[in-house]
Amino acid sequence: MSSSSQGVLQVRELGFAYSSRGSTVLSGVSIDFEAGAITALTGPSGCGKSTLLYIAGLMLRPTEGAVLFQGTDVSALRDSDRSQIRRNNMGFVFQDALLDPSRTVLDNVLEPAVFAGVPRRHLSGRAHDLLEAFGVSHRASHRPGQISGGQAQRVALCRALLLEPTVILGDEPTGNLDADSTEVVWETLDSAANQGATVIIATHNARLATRAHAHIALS
Ligand SMILES: Nc1ncnc2c1ncn2[C@@H]1O[C@H](COP(=O)(O)OP(=O)(O)OP(=O)(O)O)[C@@H](O)[C@H]1O
Repeated sequence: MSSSSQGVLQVRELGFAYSSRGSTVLSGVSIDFEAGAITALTGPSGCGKSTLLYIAGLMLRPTEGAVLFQGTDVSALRDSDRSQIRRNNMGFVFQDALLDPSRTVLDNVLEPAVFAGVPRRHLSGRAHDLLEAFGVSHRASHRPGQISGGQAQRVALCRALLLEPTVILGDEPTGNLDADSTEVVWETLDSAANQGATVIIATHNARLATRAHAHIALS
């Protein structure tokens, strides 16, 4: 992970609308997401937290402005180059987990290894350790349809953390969790940040937002 203190991921004067005739979701948003820190994005439902995460995670292109990754504007790169940057550096936890229903929990966690071309056997130990740490190792051979929403969210987090990404993006990563699991997730994200990761979460949990190193309130 990067040891730089800041500037791994920056957005500059971002503007975004989902369609040319649609309303503007983001306008003039500039943020430095610091390495070694958790940044919490808060704001009312529909204000654009998920949209901003998708843009920062290179899944959406901004309509205006730039996304800088390690100092380079990556907003206009080809899709394949953006995907490669994302796969090699970023882990994403989606709001509704988005696990592959046809594959086991363990295979879902190992999915980034497949895309990165790393043999599964090299990472199956880490995958098991993550599932253990999040209290879902007993579900390793189950399918996503056989586990609870909170368990699915923790499995999605294991998947996001598998390759020790430099950037971790979480869309309500504790949204379905009880207090104890929320704490485990928080400690894990905090530990990743302490090791240098840039962690960005969208959350409606005001208590978590106050614990983050930086707190950006969108409106
Ligand atoms: N695929 C889409 N196409 C068109 N509009 C969309 C799309 N996704 C989101 N929107 C709209 O963009 C705006 C911002 O949505 P977004 O999901 O980013 O908000 P949010 O702050 O994350 O909300 P929440 O807290 O409810 O998750 C909303 O008005 C939403 O209806």
